[in-house]
Amino acid sequence: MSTPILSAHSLVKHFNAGGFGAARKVVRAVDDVSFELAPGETLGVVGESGCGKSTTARLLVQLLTPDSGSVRYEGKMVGPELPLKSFRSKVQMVFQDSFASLNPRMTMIDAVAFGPMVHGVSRAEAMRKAQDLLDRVGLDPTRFGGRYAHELSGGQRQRVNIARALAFDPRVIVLDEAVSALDKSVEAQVLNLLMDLRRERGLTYVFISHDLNVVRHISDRVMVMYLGEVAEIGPAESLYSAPRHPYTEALLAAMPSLDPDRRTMEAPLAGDPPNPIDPPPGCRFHTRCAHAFGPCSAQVPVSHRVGTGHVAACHLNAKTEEVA
Ligand SMILES: Nc1ncnc2c1ncn2[C@@H]1O[C@H](COP(=O)(O)OP(=O)(O)OP(=O)(O)O)[C@@H](O)[C@H]1O
Repeated sequence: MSTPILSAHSLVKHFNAGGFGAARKVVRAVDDVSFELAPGETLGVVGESGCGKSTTARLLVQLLTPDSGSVRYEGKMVGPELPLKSFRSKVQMVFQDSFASLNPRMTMIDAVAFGPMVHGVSRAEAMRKAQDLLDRVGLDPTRFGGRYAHELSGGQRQRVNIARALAFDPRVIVLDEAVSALDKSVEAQVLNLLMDLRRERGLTYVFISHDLNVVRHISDRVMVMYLGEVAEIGPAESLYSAPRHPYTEALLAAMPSLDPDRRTMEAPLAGDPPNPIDPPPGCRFHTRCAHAFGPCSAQVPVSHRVGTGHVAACHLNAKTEEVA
């Protein structure tokens, strides 16, 4: 990969879950997560609820401070080598809840113009930019600019949130379930908008979703998370056609699909993930894995290279090259 535009290095985030001293409990939300993003690519992030997708996203955009590990933008460590303010304009985030993301007392044009003004752009210029951006995301600025968040539909609000992110001229946008709350037809329109914007502006996306069909559609590479760890990461094409982690295989088998090959796979994903306060030893997935064998319950699997740019942390791949 060329110099990554954004990279996560051994990110760890544990949340306090009560108790004191030796009895203190923590939720292991993100445990040693590393990945890189090439400029212009879209990395999809999937996994069941609670596996650490949103926490990873928040760590990546520095809305949360990691317990350990770091984030680098174009090789520079955010904080010591790159001021947070510059980083924030380069890496933006769009959330699932389009309403909560907008100030209810601000008109839509002001909401979009606000960011550039905070970064020193004159009001007149910021307003001009906001008009252009509203127009670009499919909202007529004369019709929608003066409206408030409650006067818009969910899809329209999400368009404003995208315009608001674009107002910073970012290079990366982290989309955390950004289309998940929308009706299917609106979701498709917003996805198309996102793909057009990516092409026009050379944007890099991190696209988090529980919908594997949508992720397949938009992503160049996909990262599969399980209980705070990366189970598998690789090109979307090979990961979907030949998954190399039983968890990925099970997720794909559980996915509503028209593909007859998928329907015949025998890897049901039974029950819920174990409690992240006390994850299973060895491979965290072994308690639900259809292929678990000897080492799985005792040894943490290391990452193995299973194809070009394709890595999986599963003992079944022990004969392939280890990734440091
Ligand atoms: N602020 C917090 N305090 C305590 N626990 C938290 C906090 N935020 C997240 N968690 C826990 O961390 C784990 C990972 O949560 P996270 O929201 O990152 O997962 P997720 O994969 O995004 O899930 P979902 O798809 O449901 O949004 C979960 O067990 C969650 O309950």
